[in-house]
Amino acid sequence: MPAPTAEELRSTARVVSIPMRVRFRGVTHREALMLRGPAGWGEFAPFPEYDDIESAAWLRAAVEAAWAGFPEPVRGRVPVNATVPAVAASDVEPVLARFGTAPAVKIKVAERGQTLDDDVARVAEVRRLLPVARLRVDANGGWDVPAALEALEALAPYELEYAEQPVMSIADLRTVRLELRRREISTLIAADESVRKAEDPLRVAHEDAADLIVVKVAPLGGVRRALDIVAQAGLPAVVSSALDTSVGISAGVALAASLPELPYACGLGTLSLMEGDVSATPLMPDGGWLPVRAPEVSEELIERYAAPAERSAWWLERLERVVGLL
Ligand SMILES: O=C(O)CCC(=O)C1=CC=C[C@@H](O)[C@@H]1C(=O)O
Ligand SMILES: [Mg+2]
Repeated sequence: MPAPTAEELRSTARVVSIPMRVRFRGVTHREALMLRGPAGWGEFAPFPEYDDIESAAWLRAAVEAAWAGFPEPVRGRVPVNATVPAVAASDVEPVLARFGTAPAVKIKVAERGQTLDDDVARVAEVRRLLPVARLRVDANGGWDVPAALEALEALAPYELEYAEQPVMSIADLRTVRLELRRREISTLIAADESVRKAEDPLRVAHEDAADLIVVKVAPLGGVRRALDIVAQAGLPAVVSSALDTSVGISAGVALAASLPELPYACGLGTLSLMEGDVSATPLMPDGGWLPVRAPEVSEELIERYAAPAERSAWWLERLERVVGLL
């Protein structure tokens, strides 16, 4: 694949800003720079606080999507979880309703400014509404070791299949994992930030600090690189979104569809948290599944969600700087 020039990237770039239905990790509008190449659309959307070096992987992923396309899938559909942000227990039902059937649910916990009681109430409410769904929590590294153990002990009666990044460091993940086993709590440990933000995405696997890994296409630099990391890690993988439009979701679906094994539902149902999309036929789950297909991007929707001029300029400058790092 001939790499596109900076000028080619610039000339196709369109910046969108899509309102969220529910605030998620502090985000109320999701901004993304869309690129178009010979293989289709790509999405470049590192969160605004990410630096240029970290953002380079996101650009590689967008270029792969638009200039190379994806490897052959081995399955035609992908199971997905519903995602419940750190909302009040009383808001859980409407969030789940937008998702439809949910055989698995990921619940955000350890949000700054909230308490363990808030987390327990939210998880209990999901369990009350969905008595047989598989439940996971995601703390985004928000606990220290004692807080994680206290919380996972308190949440054990709700039968969690795994806890995603309960603590931030790899050493602490390992401690929590071993201590849960010692206490005979069956909740598994999943690594997310320890993969996508680590200098060495394989270290968490080599140090026996997690039972499974969460992989996201954009921060890992593309579908092929993510496939390679999963193969080398030798652990089960859950593919998750970066709060993408249908373009980024389709890259996640392509990864999930080409993994040799896919034992867990993926975190790719996040379009139901968003108010709109760049596609008139968004990649939204149906009955807990997403189809494996290319996104159908609408020029009209790209226009409708066009970012304000100063935000577009900010993204184009960012693109310019990050291209220089590829
Ligand atoms: O995994 C899911 O169910 C949804 C995706 C999701 O949780 C995330 C998307 C984007 C940014 C992250 O902070 C967050 C995560 O931590 O997994
Ligand atoms: Mg996570």
